[in-house]
Amino acid sequence: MNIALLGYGRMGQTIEQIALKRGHKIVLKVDKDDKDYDITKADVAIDFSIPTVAFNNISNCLNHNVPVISGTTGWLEDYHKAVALCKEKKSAFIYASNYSLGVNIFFELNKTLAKMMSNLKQYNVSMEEIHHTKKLDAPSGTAISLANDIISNHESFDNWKLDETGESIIPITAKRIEDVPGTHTVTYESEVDTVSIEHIAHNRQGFALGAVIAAEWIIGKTGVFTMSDVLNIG
Ligand SMILES: NC(=O)C1=CN([C@@H]2O[C@H](COP(=O)(O)OP(=O)(O)OC[C@H]3O[C@@H](n4cnc5c(N)ncnc54)[C@H](OP(=O)(O)O)[C@@H]3O)[C@@H](O)[C@H]2O)C=CC1
Ligand SMILES: O=C(O)C1=N[C@H](C(=O)O)C[C@H](O)C1
Repeated sequence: MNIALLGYGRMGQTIEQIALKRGHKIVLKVDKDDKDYDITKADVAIDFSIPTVAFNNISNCLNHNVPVISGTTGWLEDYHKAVALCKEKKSAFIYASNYSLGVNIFFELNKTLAKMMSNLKQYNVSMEEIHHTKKLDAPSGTAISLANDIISNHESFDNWKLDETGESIIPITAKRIEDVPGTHTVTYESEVDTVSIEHIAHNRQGFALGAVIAAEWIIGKTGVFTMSDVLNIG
């Protein structure tokens, strides 16, 4: 498979290592100053760039009918436009806030726990995410996915906020500590006990492997998909 890497930072470089090991070829590496590149050289594009350019990168792929896997977080206000463009162009697109197998299992646990807690009003929910100090967005895309899944499965919550509490709000705390690849904790607390679930990434390999697997999976398909489709869970 000929892969274009849109963004060649920490994730782009980790994806390159894994893609090469799986027998793929990197035909394009696009970073900040690369403007006039030919995306059609690639069978598939993998975008791990920055929030302000992700939508442009994705649109460029969809407009040229190159399937695109995006892991960039912090651009979701434009997600609906990417979905509409993908349908219009009959192209293929996946966005996931987290491509690791472990986090996608964690997403399912979080939904199940939220359903179980829905009628137990004595428990208050909160969430914490910890990432490295170079991260541009807060809260993390993964924390937003977790919060939205609680909102869809728990009758007491209809919103999330960073560093704010209130009725029907899921409070999220974002901590930045050097070199932490990504830790997410969902906690339900009552007067008598605490129930919490946690995912700790030890490095970036899991995110990168998931993105390459998604790229392999999407070839030959048309439509907008999720990591649940790729992994066949949920
Ligand atoms: N979904 C998931 O599983 C995961 C998602 N992420 C997300 O992926 C994104 C990237 O993370 P990470 O690799 O750690 O970040 P980095 O900052 O290491 O990499 C981002 C890269 O994008 C480059 N870039 C800037 N402008 C453009 C442009 N116009 N086109 C293409 N690339 C550009 C940057 O170049 P320069 O430095 O020169 O500006 C940089 O090399 C983040 O949004 C992060 O939250 C991260 C891990 C897992
Ligand atoms: O920026 C990161 O590093 C990560 N970003 C993603 C997010 O915002 O959830 C996924 C992972 O936690 C690492």
